[in-house]
Amino acid sequence: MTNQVKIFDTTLRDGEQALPASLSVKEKLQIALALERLGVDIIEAGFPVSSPGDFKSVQMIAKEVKNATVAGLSRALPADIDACGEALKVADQFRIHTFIATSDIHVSNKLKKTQEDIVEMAVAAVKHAGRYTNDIEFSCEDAGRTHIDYLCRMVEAVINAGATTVNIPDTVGYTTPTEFGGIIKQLFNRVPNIDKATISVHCHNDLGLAVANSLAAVENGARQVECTINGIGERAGNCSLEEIAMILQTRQAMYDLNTNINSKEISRTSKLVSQLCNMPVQSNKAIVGSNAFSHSSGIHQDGVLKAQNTYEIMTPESVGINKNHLNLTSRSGRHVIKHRLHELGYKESDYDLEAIYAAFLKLADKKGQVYDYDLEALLFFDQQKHDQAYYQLTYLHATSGKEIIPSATVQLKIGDDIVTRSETGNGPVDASYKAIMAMLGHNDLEVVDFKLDSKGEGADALASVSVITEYKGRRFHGIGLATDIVEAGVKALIFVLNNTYLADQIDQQKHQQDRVAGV
Ligand SMILES: CC(=O)SCCNC(=O)CCNC(=O)[C@H](O)C(C)(C)COP(=O)(O)OP(=O)(O)OC[C@H]1O[C@@H](n2cnc3c(N)ncnc32)[C@H](O)[C@@H]1OP(=O)(O)O
Ligand SMILES: CC(C)C(=O)C(=O)O
Ligand SMILES: [Mg+2]
Repeated sequence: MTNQVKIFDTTLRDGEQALPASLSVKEKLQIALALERLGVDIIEAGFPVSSPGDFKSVQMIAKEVKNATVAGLSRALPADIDACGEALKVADQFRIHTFIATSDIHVSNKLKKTQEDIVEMAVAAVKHAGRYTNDIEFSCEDAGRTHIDYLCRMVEAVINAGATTVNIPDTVGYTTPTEFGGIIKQLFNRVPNIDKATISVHCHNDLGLAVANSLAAVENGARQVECTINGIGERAGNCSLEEIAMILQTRQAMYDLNTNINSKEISRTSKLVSQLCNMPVQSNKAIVGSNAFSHSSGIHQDGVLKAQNTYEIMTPESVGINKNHLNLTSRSGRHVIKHRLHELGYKESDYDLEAIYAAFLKLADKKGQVYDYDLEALLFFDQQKHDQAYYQLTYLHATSGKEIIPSATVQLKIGDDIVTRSETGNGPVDASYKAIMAMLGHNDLEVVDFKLDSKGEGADALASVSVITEYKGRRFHGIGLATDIVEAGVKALIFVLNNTYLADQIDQQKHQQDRVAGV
């Protein structure tokens, strides 16, 4: 048996079924090209008979993708298969994927047919697909709840009819790993022509077992895994591509199995899918969550600083993330504080570690995460002084609406001066930010992240804005809270500006100290 596991991506088909808003043809193509770069073997681009838009996007993807097989899904009906054949025929390599449910629950309640009818429809569908291509996949929908004798009979029949891949879906995520692995094992033991097809699996995550079940299937001989980026898909989603790929890569020594996935493309692809699909990734999601390579507690941070593999089983670089993050929290210890200060350019002789650590703990207990600037400020300032803000908001007027150009007038007290500026923008927050940036007289400040949240419930909830900016190589974090979204955004930026002002003062003090020391 081959040790190559094919990765069949169904982000654009099963994943797309569960999106909050539909994707345009252009967005689908963008995702398909990212999947091609990632190295997936098969891209399931859509369900061509379902709508003219889906037909068009499958056709467009079939035309543009060169280094992966493009597949389309169809029911076991001639018209569906014809639509697939038509949409895909422009491709260099294409696959028709046809399916019908095989469990008693689906056959009698949904399809309202007999088991005999279903075998006949399946065989006829595979033969019909043969008019267009030799690359035919057949799926036994709800195989996880199908009687094993009937499943064996169906698999044998569709392989005889010409299916080159037979997919065994756990459509409703019902099975457990031992059980699902057992189904695959029985198919290999009982279906006489099983060696004529690739056995594929397609697991859903209703009980959180999609990846574990797919792995159990691979352990028992499946050599294609159907999955989606970030695990998106119907209900609780599908097997997550990045997880199954990284399991096989990280545990290569145990499984001796390979995929064609270029794991360094994982992070970038995950971000693209999350953004275009408007599906945020939970921070603790394996491989691609923002916390997946972050360490927050002192013992872990100390370990990782001494040897990365103490708490990292794969490197962030291997999935395309620059480096890990060591979050400074009240659970952090002295090692990481020393390390971060060293990264920020301070020598141990510049500070008293015990004093800084005590001040840091107090701040972290109050604030949660402590950012670079906060830490530096502990070296230079008494925390109380932070409240004497250099930048203060004295007036804000913003307008927005349908068919008007958003604009904002902002007035700030900057030191002893009052400065007013008006700008237009893409929205009222953008206009306000432009007005403030114009007042600064430099463009060293870049907003790299802007998050809006609500505190409380209902329309009168408080708006909470969290902004991360980069300024002269350092990251600054600001938060703003107000009943008005624009005001909250402006407050968050002013919070940052006050910290950048203090950071500039720190730099000046450092230069003076260096001059005195003759450095
Ligand atoms: C497990 C999965 O993810 S399967 C894929 C699910 N994806 C989708 O459904 C997205 C695309 N679907 C669609 O656009 C539409 O449902 C269409 C175009 C396919 C069909 O639309 P409609 O003709 O209006 O039918 P509707 O969706 O309401 O019902 C499905 C029909 O297909 C039948 N059917 C379901 N699966 C199959 C199958 N594999 N083969 C043949 N017939 C099937 C159902 O029994 C039902 O038939 P009935 O009308 O005789 O009762
Ligand atoms: C169409 C099939 C493969 C499917 O999505 C499922 O059974 O979950
Ligand atoms: Mg599915």
